[in-house]
Amino acid sequence: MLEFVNVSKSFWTGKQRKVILDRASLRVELGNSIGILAPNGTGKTTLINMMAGLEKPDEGEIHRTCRISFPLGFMGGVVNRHTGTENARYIARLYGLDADYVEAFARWLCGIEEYFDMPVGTYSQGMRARFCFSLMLALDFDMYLIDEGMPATTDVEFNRKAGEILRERLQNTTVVMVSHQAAVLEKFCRSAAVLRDGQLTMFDTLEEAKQLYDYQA
Ligand SMILES: Nc1ncnc2c1ncn2[C@@H]1O[C@H](COP(=O)(O)OP(=O)(O)OP(=O)(O)O)[C@@H](O)[C@H]1O
Repeated sequence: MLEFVNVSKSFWTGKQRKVILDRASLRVELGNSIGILAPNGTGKTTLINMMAGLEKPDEGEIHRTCRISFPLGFMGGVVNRHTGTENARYIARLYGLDADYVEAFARWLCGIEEYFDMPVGTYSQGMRARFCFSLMLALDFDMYLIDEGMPATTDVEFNRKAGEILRERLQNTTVVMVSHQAAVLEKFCRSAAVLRDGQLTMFDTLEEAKQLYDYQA
């Protein structure tokens, strides 16, 4: 379970206070994947980062009682001067998982061939995105946090393979996905919330959330 209780978050831009959340509450139960619809620039990334524990709320509480992923595509734990193999094995050990399995899975999925044994700093942007996404899918989480659907890789074969695995994985896990487009959420989530003006409004169905979202647009 992941729960926000009266969470507030804002940024001071030097000119004004940008409010992301204003005493917002939300509860995500395991087994009930949700989508969060939010217009661009309103705080999707900040919200996902708070769920992952990468950013702290100003006020309120965030409770986590399950294994929650880092946001899809997040590069935080990856060390540039280490190879893909070294990073994969290190992160596997951090999570208490079998390093051979995590390495083999990530190597197979990301499909970057000999680059897997070269420092991550030598990877192209697309390669880095594929590497991080593969690593996340190699680890074991109860809840996956996804910002705007699939990562921005242009590799069609990778997107197909990773998309299939993600869909399979989501049958047994829970996903929280934020997007500005309902169409992106449709494939993964039944219920949804709308983030607007610092408020998170939860709906039983994506269809209902869409109506409010479209109405306010
Ligand atoms: N550390 C920060 N300091 C000041 N302002 C910030 C900070 N982080 C984010 N913001 C501002 O907060 C707002 C929300 O940012 P965020 O990246 O969470 O939005 P988003 O919905 O993910 O945006 P996009 O759709 O453009 O990716 C933006 O106006 C952004 O400029």
